[in-house]
Amino acid sequence: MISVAVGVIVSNKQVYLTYRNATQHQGDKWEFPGGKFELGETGKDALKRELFEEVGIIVKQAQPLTQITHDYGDKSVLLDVYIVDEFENEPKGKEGQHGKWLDIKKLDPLAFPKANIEIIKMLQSSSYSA
Ligand SMILES: Nc1nc2c([nH]c(=O)n2[C@H]2C[C@H](O)[C@@H](COP(=O)(O)OP(=O)(O)OP(=O)(O)O)O2)c(=O)[nH]1
Repeated sequence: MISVAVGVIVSNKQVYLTYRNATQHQGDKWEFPGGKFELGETGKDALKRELFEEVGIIVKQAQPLTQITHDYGDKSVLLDVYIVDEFENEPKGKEGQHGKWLDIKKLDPLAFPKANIEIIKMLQSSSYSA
């Protein structure tokens, strides 16, 4: 089981997404930025490091949203998901990935890896959505 820190970066009823390219596991799909824990890291440590490396933000506040385990057949993941609602810098794909802000209401679960369905449901029924 691979532990992955996932950041749902929210602002004004929108969320920041990055695109997983075709060569990656679960590629050609949108994702919430994040990545695997490194040895000895807590979820929040991994979240902060990954969000700085991937989208250049400094996380000021993150609240745990949920933890999701999913077996893709070729890989099992544990997504440790946080809402990030205070941060410094404007997020942008620092590793060449496409990134965009999207209304939470417009999130389409089919455009994401399967493990994300539950996250999207939670967001769309929360006060973070319009
Ligand atoms: N970052 C992120 N990963 C997700 C999401 N949903 C989901 O199933 N995953 C899965 C896909 C990958 O198996 C894993 C994230 O791994 P990663 O991004 O660090 O690794 P990778 O596949 O890009 O790179 P690597 O194995 O070549 O190092 O979590 C999501 O919303 N965000």
